[in-house]
Amino acid sequence: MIGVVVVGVGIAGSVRIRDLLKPLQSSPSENLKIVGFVSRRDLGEHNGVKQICLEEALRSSEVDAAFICTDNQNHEESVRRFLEAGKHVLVEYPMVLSAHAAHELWQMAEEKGKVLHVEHIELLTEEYRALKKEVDGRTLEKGVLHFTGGPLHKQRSGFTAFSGIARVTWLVDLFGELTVTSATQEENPGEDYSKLTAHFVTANNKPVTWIEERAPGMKREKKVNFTFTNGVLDSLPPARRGSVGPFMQDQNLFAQKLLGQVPKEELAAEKKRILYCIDLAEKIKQYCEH
Ligand SMILES: NC(=O)C1=CN([C@@H]2O[C@H](COP(=O)(O)OP(=O)(O)OC[C@H]3O[C@@H](n4cnc5c(N)ncnc54)[C@H](O)[C@@H]3O)[C@@H](O)[C@H]2O)C=CC1
Ligand SMILES: C=CC1=C(C)/C(=C/c2[nH]c(/C=C3N=C(/C=C4\NC(=O)C(C)=C4C=C)C(C)=C\3CCC(=O)O)c(CCC(=O)O)c2C)NC1=O
Repeated sequence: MIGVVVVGVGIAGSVRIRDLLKPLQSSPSENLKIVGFVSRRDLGEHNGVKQICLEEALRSSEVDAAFICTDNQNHEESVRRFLEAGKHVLVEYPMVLSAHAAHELWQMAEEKGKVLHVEHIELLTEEYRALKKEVDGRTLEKGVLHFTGGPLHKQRSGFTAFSGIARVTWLVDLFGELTVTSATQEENPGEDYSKLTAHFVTANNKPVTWIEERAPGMKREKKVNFTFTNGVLDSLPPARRGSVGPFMQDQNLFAQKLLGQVPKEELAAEKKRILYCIDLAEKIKQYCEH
Protein backbone atom coordinates (compact mmCIF):
# COMPACT_ATOMS: atom_id res chain seq x y z
CA MET A 1 0.00 0.00 0.00
CA ILE A 2 1.04 3.57 -0.71
CA GLY A 3 0.65 5.79 2.37
CA VAL A 4 -0.88 9.22 1.74
CA VAL A 5 -1.32 12.39 3.80
CA VAL A 6 -3.69 15.16 2.85
CA VAL A 7 -2.41 18.67 3.60
CA GLY A 8 -5.09 21.38 4.01
CA VAL A 9 -8.66 20.48 4.81
CA GLY A 10 -10.86 22.91 2.89
CA ILE A 11 -13.27 22.01 0.08
CA ALA A 12 -10.69 20.14 -2.00
CA GLY A 13 -8.95 18.52 1.00
CA SER A 14 -12.24 17.18 2.38
CA VAL A 15 -13.15 15.67 -1.00
CA ARG A 16 -9.68 14.10 -1.16
CA ILE A 17 -10.08 12.51 2.27
CA ARG A 18 -13.53 11.22 1.31
CA ASP A 19 -12.24 9.73 -1.96
CA LEU A 20 -9.19 8.16 -0.29
CA LEU A 21 -11.43 6.49 2.28
CA LYS A 22 -13.73 5.15 -0.42
CA PRO A 23 -11.71 4.42 -3.57
CA LEU A 24 -13.47 3.33 -6.70
CA GLN A 25 -13.72 -0.47 -6.72
CA SER A 26 -11.06 -2.32 -8.70
CA SER A 27 -9.32 0.95 -9.55
CA PRO A 28 -5.66 1.96 -9.07
CA SER A 29 -6.81 4.09 -6.12
CA GLU A 30 -7.25 0.93 -4.08
CA ASN A 31 -3.47 0.96 -3.69
CA LEU A 32 -3.59 4.25 -1.78
CA LYS A 33 -4.07 4.32 1.97
CA ILE A 34 -4.68 7.52 3.88
CA VAL A 35 -2.50 7.63 6.98
CA GLY A 36 -3.42 11.10 8.23
CA PHE A 37 -4.03 14.73 7.40
CA VAL A 38 -2.24 17.98 8.19
CA SER A 39 -4.10 21.13 9.14
CA ARG A 40 -3.26 24.39 10.86
CA ARG A 41 -6.45 24.08 12.82
CA ASP A 42 -6.63 21.64 15.69
CA LEU A 43 -9.17 19.17 14.31
CA GLY A 44 -7.95 15.97 16.03
CA GLU A 45 -9.65 13.76 13.49
CA HIS A 46 -11.77 14.04 10.35
CA ASN A 47 -14.02 11.18 9.22
CA GLY A 48 -12.01 8.80 11.38
CA VAL A 49 -8.68 9.93 9.91
CA LYS A 50 -6.17 11.25 12.42
CA GLN A 51 -4.47 14.61 12.32
CA ILE A 52 -0.69 14.55 12.28
CA CYS A 53 1.71 17.45 12.39
CA LEU A 54 3.58 18.56 9.28
CA GLU A 55 6.98 17.52 10.64
CA GLU A 56 5.71 14.03 11.36
CA ALA A 57 4.21 13.75 7.88
CA LEU A 58 7.54 14.76 6.33
CA ARG A 59 9.51 12.36 8.52
CA SER A 60 7.25 9.32 8.68
CA SER A 61 8.26 6.26 6.70
CA GLU A 62 4.56 5.38 6.51
CA VAL A 63 3.99 8.43 4.29
CA ASP A 64 4.91 7.83 0.66
CA ALA A 65 2.91 10.66 -0.92
CA ALA A 66 1.30 13.99 -0.04
CA PHE A 67 -1.83 15.59 -1.46
CA ILE A 68 -1.32 19.37 -1.25
CA CYS A 69 -4.78 20.93 -0.94
CA THR A 70 -3.85 24.21 0.72
CA ASP A 71 -4.36 27.74 -0.61
CA ASN A 72 -2.41 28.48 -3.78
CA GLN A 73 0.02 30.70 -1.94
CA ASN A 74 1.24 27.69 0.11
CA HIS A 75 1.70 25.22 -2.77
CA GLU A 76 5.31 26.06 -3.57
CA GLU A 77 6.58 25.62 -0.04
CA SER A 78 4.61 22.42 0.58
CA VAL A 79 5.55 20.79 -2.71
CA ARG A 80 9.20 21.64 -2.13
CA ARG A 81 9.27 20.29 1.41
CA PHE A 82 7.58 16.99 0.54
CA LEU A 83 9.81 16.45 -2.50
CA GLU A 84 12.87 17.24 -0.38
CA ALA A 85 11.64 14.66 2.12
CA GLY A 86 11.54 12.11 -0.71
CA LYS A 87 7.75 11.90 -1.04
CA HIS A 88 5.63 11.78 -4.17
CA VAL A 89 3.38 14.82 -4.52
CA LEU A 90 -0.08 15.50 -5.87
CA VAL A 91 -0.83 19.23 -5.85
CA GLU A 92 -4.12 20.93 -6.67
CA TYR A 93 -3.92 23.47 -9.48
CA PRO A 94 -2.46 26.03 -9.86
CA MET A 95 0.75 24.14 -9.16
CA VAL A 96 2.57 27.29 -8.02
CA LEU A 97 2.37 31.04 -8.53
CA SER A 98 5.41 31.62 -10.74
CA ALA A 99 6.89 30.00 -13.83
CA HIS A 100 10.33 29.98 -12.25
CA ALA A 101 9.17 27.89 -9.28
CA ALA A 102 7.23 25.52 -11.53
CA HIS A 103 10.26 24.68 -13.66
CA GLU A 104 12.49 24.39 -10.61
CA LEU A 105 10.17 22.04 -8.72
CA TRP A 106 9.66 19.86 -11.75
CA GLN A 107 13.40 19.47 -12.10
CA MET A 108 13.66 18.66 -8.43
CA ALA A 109 11.02 15.92 -8.71
CA GLU A 110 12.92 14.36 -11.60
CA GLU A 111 16.22 14.49 -9.74
CA LYS A 112 14.57 12.83 -6.76
CA GLY A 113 12.82 10.28 -8.95
CA LYS A 114 9.43 11.22 -7.48
CA VAL A 115 6.06 11.63 -9.14
CA LEU A 116 4.92 15.24 -9.26
CA HIS A 117 1.29 15.31 -10.29
CA VAL A 118 -0.75 18.47 -10.79
CA GLU A 119 -4.51 18.04 -10.56
CA HIS A 120 -6.35 19.54 -13.53
CA ILE A 121 -9.95 18.45 -13.00
CA GLU A 122 -11.17 21.11 -15.41
CA LEU A 123 -10.14 18.69 -18.18
CA LEU A 124 -11.93 15.75 -16.56
CA THR A 125 -15.47 17.10 -16.30
CA GLU A 126 -18.32 15.98 -18.55
CA GLU A 127 -18.86 19.67 -19.33
CA TYR A 128 -15.36 19.90 -20.78
CA ARG A 129 -15.53 16.56 -22.58
CA ALA A 130 -18.68 17.72 -24.38
CA LEU A 131 -17.03 21.01 -25.34
CA LYS A 132 -13.88 19.30 -26.59
CA LYS A 133 -15.95 16.95 -28.75
CA GLU A 134 -17.81 19.90 -30.23
CA VAL A 135 -14.60 21.79 -31.04
CA ASP A 136 -12.49 18.88 -32.32
CA GLY A 137 -11.91 18.93 -36.06
CA ARG A 138 -13.19 22.49 -36.55
CA THR A 139 -11.07 25.45 -37.64
CA LEU A 140 -11.16 28.48 -35.35
CA GLU A 141 -11.51 32.01 -36.69
CA LYS A 142 -11.83 33.76 -33.31
CA GLY A 143 -12.80 32.84 -29.78
CA VAL A 144 -13.75 34.24 -26.37
CA LEU A 145 -13.86 32.41 -23.03
CA HIS A 146 -15.49 34.46 -20.30
CA PHE A 147 -15.41 33.20 -16.72
CA THR A 148 -17.31 34.79 -13.85
CA GLY A 149 -17.25 33.93 -10.16
CA GLY A 150 -17.11 35.23 -6.61
CA PRO A 151 -14.09 37.21 -5.37
CA LEU A 152 -10.96 35.37 -4.23
CA HIS A 153 -8.63 36.29 -1.40
CA LYS A 154 -5.82 37.95 -3.34
CA GLN A 155 -3.01 37.10 -0.95
CA ARG A 156 -3.97 33.44 -0.65
CA SER A 157 -4.95 32.81 -4.26
CA GLY A 158 -2.26 34.74 -6.11
CA PHE A 159 -2.42 36.65 -9.37
CA THR A 160 -5.56 35.98 -11.46
CA ALA A 161 -3.71 34.40 -14.38
CA PHE A 162 -2.56 31.66 -11.97
CA SER A 163 -5.75 31.18 -9.94
CA GLY A 164 -7.59 31.04 -13.27
CA ILE A 165 -5.10 28.64 -14.89
CA ALA A 166 -7.98 26.22 -15.60
CA ARG A 167 -9.27 28.61 -18.26
CA VAL A 168 -5.81 28.89 -19.86
CA THR A 169 -5.61 25.10 -19.81
CA TRP A 170 -8.97 24.81 -21.57
CA LEU A 171 -7.85 27.20 -24.31
CA VAL A 172 -4.51 25.45 -24.83
CA ASP A 173 -6.12 22.01 -24.83
CA LEU A 174 -8.73 23.20 -27.34
CA PHE A 175 -6.68 25.39 -29.65
CA GLY A 176 -3.02 24.41 -29.15
CA GLU A 177 -0.13 26.81 -29.00
CA LEU A 178 -1.09 30.37 -27.97
CA THR A 179 0.93 33.57 -27.84
CA VAL A 180 -0.04 36.37 -25.45
CA THR A 181 -0.36 39.65 -27.36
CA SER A 182 -1.62 41.86 -24.52
CA ALA A 183 -3.33 41.71 -21.13
CA THR A 184 -4.87 44.14 -18.70
CA GLN A 185 -6.42 43.96 -15.28
CA GLU A 186 -9.12 46.24 -13.95
CA GLU A 187 -9.63 46.35 -10.23
CA ASN A 188 -12.00 48.06 -7.88
CA PRO A 189 -10.88 46.92 -4.44
CA GLY A 190 -13.67 48.83 -2.69
CA GLU A 191 -16.23 46.66 -4.40
CA ASP A 192 -14.06 43.54 -4.48
CA TYR A 193 -14.36 43.66 -8.28
CA SER A 194 -11.68 42.45 -10.67
CA LYS A 195 -11.52 41.74 -14.38
CA LEU A 196 -8.61 40.28 -16.27
CA THR A 197 -8.61 40.43 -20.07
CA ALA A 198 -5.92 38.54 -21.92
CA HIS A 199 -5.50 38.47 -25.69
CA PHE A 200 -3.76 35.64 -27.48
CA VAL A 201 -3.23 34.50 -31.04
CA THR A 202 -3.19 30.87 -32.12
CA ALA A 203 -0.41 29.35 -34.22
CA ASN A 204 -2.54 30.33 -37.26
CA ASN A 205 -2.71 33.91 -36.00
CA LYS A 206 -6.39 33.75 -34.98
CA PRO A 207 -7.41 35.91 -31.99
CA VAL A 208 -8.48 34.31 -28.72
CA THR A 209 -9.63 36.31 -25.69
CA TRP A 210 -9.85 35.18 -22.07
CA ILE A 211 -11.86 37.23 -19.58
CA GLU A 212 -11.84 36.35 -15.87
CA GLU A 213 -14.31 38.50 -13.95
CA ARG A 214 -14.98 38.28 -10.24
CA ALA A 215 -17.26 40.18 -7.89
CA PRO A 216 -19.48 39.48 -4.88
CA GLY A 217 -22.62 37.64 -5.95
CA MET A 218 -21.28 36.70 -9.39
CA LYS A 219 -22.27 33.18 -10.33
CA ARG A 220 -19.52 30.67 -11.06
CA GLU A 221 -20.00 30.32 -14.78
CA LYS A 222 -18.15 29.93 -18.07
CA LYS A 223 -19.38 31.43 -21.33
CA VAL A 224 -17.88 30.65 -24.70
CA ASN A 225 -18.16 32.32 -28.07
CA PHE A 226 -16.14 30.48 -30.68
CA THR A 227 -16.39 31.33 -34.38
CA PHE A 228 -15.29 28.50 -36.65
CA THR A 229 -15.01 28.46 -40.42
CA ASN A 230 -18.18 26.33 -40.37
CA GLY A 231 -20.32 28.08 -37.75
CA VAL A 232 -20.51 29.61 -34.29
CA LEU A 233 -20.55 27.93 -30.89
CA ASP A 234 -22.03 30.41 -28.42
CA SER A 235 -22.83 28.23 -25.45
CA LEU A 236 -21.38 25.21 -23.69
CA PRO A 237 -22.94 22.07 -25.11
CA PRO A 238 -25.17 20.16 -22.70
CA ALA A 239 -23.41 17.49 -20.64
CA ARG A 240 -24.67 14.52 -18.68
CA ARG A 241 -23.59 13.93 -15.10
CA GLY A 242 -20.62 11.56 -15.07
CA SER A 243 -20.60 8.45 -12.91
CA VAL A 244 -17.10 9.10 -11.54
CA GLY A 245 -16.38 12.58 -10.17
CA PRO A 246 -13.38 14.54 -11.49
CA PHE A 247 -11.41 14.41 -8.23
CA MET A 248 -11.75 10.60 -8.16
CA GLN A 249 -10.63 10.37 -11.80
CA ASP A 250 -7.63 12.52 -10.90
CA GLN A 251 -6.81 10.31 -7.92
CA ASN A 252 -6.86 7.25 -10.18
CA LEU A 253 -4.48 8.94 -12.57
CA PHE A 254 -2.07 9.76 -9.74
CA ALA A 255 -2.23 6.16 -8.48
CA GLN A 256 -1.54 4.91 -12.02
CA LYS A 257 1.53 7.14 -12.18
CA LEU A 258 2.78 5.74 -8.87
CA LEU A 259 2.27 2.22 -10.19
CA GLY A 260 4.25 3.06 -13.34
CA GLN A 261 1.22 2.45 -15.55
CA VAL A 262 1.24 5.74 -17.44
CA PRO A 263 3.26 5.77 -20.70
CA LYS A 264 6.31 8.03 -20.79
CA GLU A 265 4.98 10.00 -23.77
CA GLU A 266 1.78 10.79 -21.90
CA LEU A 267 3.73 11.97 -18.85
CA ALA A 268 5.94 14.16 -21.03
CA ALA A 269 2.98 15.69 -22.87
CA GLU A 270 1.22 16.48 -19.60
CA LYS A 271 4.31 18.08 -18.08
CA LYS A 272 4.79 20.13 -21.23
CA ARG A 273 1.18 21.38 -21.15
CA ILE A 274 1.30 22.28 -17.45
CA LEU A 275 4.56 24.24 -17.77
CA TYR A 276 3.37 25.84 -21.00
CA CYS A 277 0.19 27.13 -19.32
CA ILE A 278 2.14 28.40 -16.30
CA ASP A 279 4.51 30.21 -18.67
CA LEU A 280 1.48 31.85 -20.34
CA ALA A 281 0.17 32.90 -16.91
CA GLU A 282 3.52 34.48 -16.12
CA LYS A 283 3.47 36.36 -19.45
CA ILE A 284 -0.04 37.64 -18.73
CA LYS A 285 1.08 38.81 -15.31
CA GLN A 286 3.99 40.71 -16.86
CA TYR A 287 1.68 42.46 -19.34
CA CYS A 288 -0.68 43.47 -16.54
CA GLU A 289 2.15 44.87 -14.45
CA HIS A 290 3.42 47.10 -17.25
N1 LIG B 1 -12.69 23.69 -4.57
C1 LIG B 1 -12.50 23.15 -5.74
O1 LIG B 1 -13.45 22.66 -6.37
C2 LIG B 1 -11.16 23.10 -6.37
C3 LIG B 1 -10.02 23.58 -5.71
N2 LIG B 1 -8.80 23.53 -6.32
C4 LIG B 1 -7.61 23.99 -5.62
O2 LIG B 1 -7.52 23.40 -4.34
C5 LIG B 1 -6.85 24.26 -3.45
C6 LIG B 1 -7.68 24.48 -2.21
O3 LIG B 1 -8.93 25.06 -2.61
P1 LIG B 1 -10.25 24.96 -1.73
O4 LIG B 1 -10.24 23.66 -1.03
O5 LIG B 1 -11.36 25.31 -2.61
O6 LIG B 1 -9.98 26.16 -0.73
P2 LIG B 1 -10.36 26.26 0.82
O7 LIG B 1 -10.12 27.67 1.22
O8 LIG B 1 -11.67 25.63 1.07
O9 LIG B 1 -9.25 25.33 1.52
C7 LIG B 1 -7.90 25.65 1.71
C8 LIG B 1 -7.50 25.08 3.05
O10 LIG B 1 -6.08 25.08 3.20
C9 LIG B 1 -5.79 25.44 4.52
N3 LIG B 1 -4.40 25.88 4.57
C10 LIG B 1 -3.86 26.99 4.04
N4 LIG B 1 -2.54 27.05 4.33
C11 LIG B 1 -2.23 25.94 5.01
C12 LIG B 1 -1.04 25.42 5.59
N5 LIG B 1 0.11 26.09 5.50
N6 LIG B 1 -1.09 24.23 6.22
C13 LIG B 1 -2.24 23.55 6.32
N7 LIG B 1 -3.42 23.99 5.82
C14 LIG B 1 -3.41 25.17 5.18
C15 LIG B 1 -6.80 26.51 4.83
O11 LIG B 1 -6.92 26.71 6.22
C16 LIG B 1 -8.07 25.89 4.22
O12 LIG B 1 -8.71 25.02 5.12
C17 LIG B 1 -6.58 25.56 -4.23
O13 LIG B 1 -5.28 25.49 -4.73
C18 LIG B 1 -7.58 25.49 -5.37
O14 LIG B 1 -7.15 26.19 -6.50
C19 LIG B 1 -8.64 23.02 -7.56
C20 LIG B 1 -9.72 22.53 -8.25
C21 LIG B 1 -11.03 22.52 -7.70
C1 LIG C 1 -20.01 26.03 -4.16
C2 LIG C 1 -18.91 26.79 -4.00
C3 LIG C 1 -17.69 26.57 -4.77
C4 LIG C 1 -16.45 27.03 -4.41
C5 LIG C 1 -16.08 27.83 -3.22
C6 LIG C 1 -15.57 26.58 -5.44
C7 LIG C 1 -14.20 26.83 -5.46
C8 LIG C 1 -13.36 26.42 -6.53
N1 LIG C 1 -13.74 25.60 -7.57
C9 LIG C 1 -12.67 25.44 -8.38
C10 LIG C 1 -12.67 24.66 -9.56
C11 LIG C 1 -13.59 23.66 -9.83
N2 LIG C 1 -14.60 23.30 -9.02
C12 LIG C 1 -15.27 22.31 -9.58
C13 LIG C 1 -16.39 21.65 -9.00
C14 LIG C 1 -16.82 21.93 -7.69
N3 LIG C 1 -16.12 22.58 -6.73
C15 LIG C 1 -16.87 22.66 -5.60
O1 LIG C 1 -16.49 23.19 -4.57
C16 LIG C 1 -18.14 22.03 -5.85
C17 LIG C 1 -19.23 21.98 -4.85
C18 LIG C 1 -18.09 21.55 -7.17
C19 LIG C 1 -19.04 20.78 -7.98
C20 LIG C 1 -20.32 20.68 -7.77
C21 LIG C 1 -14.68 21.98 -10.85
C22 LIG C 1 -15.15 20.91 -11.80
C23 LIG C 1 -13.61 22.83 -11.01
C24 LIG C 1 -12.62 22.86 -12.15
C25 LIG C 1 -12.75 24.12 -12.93
C26 LIG C 1 -14.03 24.19 -13.68
O2 LIG C 1 -14.23 23.37 -14.59
O3 LIG C 1 -14.82 25.08 -13.34
C27 LIG C 1 -11.57 26.17 -7.85
C28 LIG C 1 -10.20 26.26 -8.48
C29 LIG C 1 -9.97 27.60 -9.14
C30 LIG C 1 -10.87 27.87 -10.32
O4 LIG C 1 -10.79 27.15 -11.34
O5 LIG C 1 -11.67 28.81 -10.23
C31 LIG C 1 -12.01 26.77 -6.70
C32 LIG C 1 -11.20 27.67 -5.77
N4 LIG C 1 -16.26 25.88 -6.37
C33 LIG C 1 -17.56 25.84 -6.03
O6 LIG C 1 -18.48 25.28 -6.66
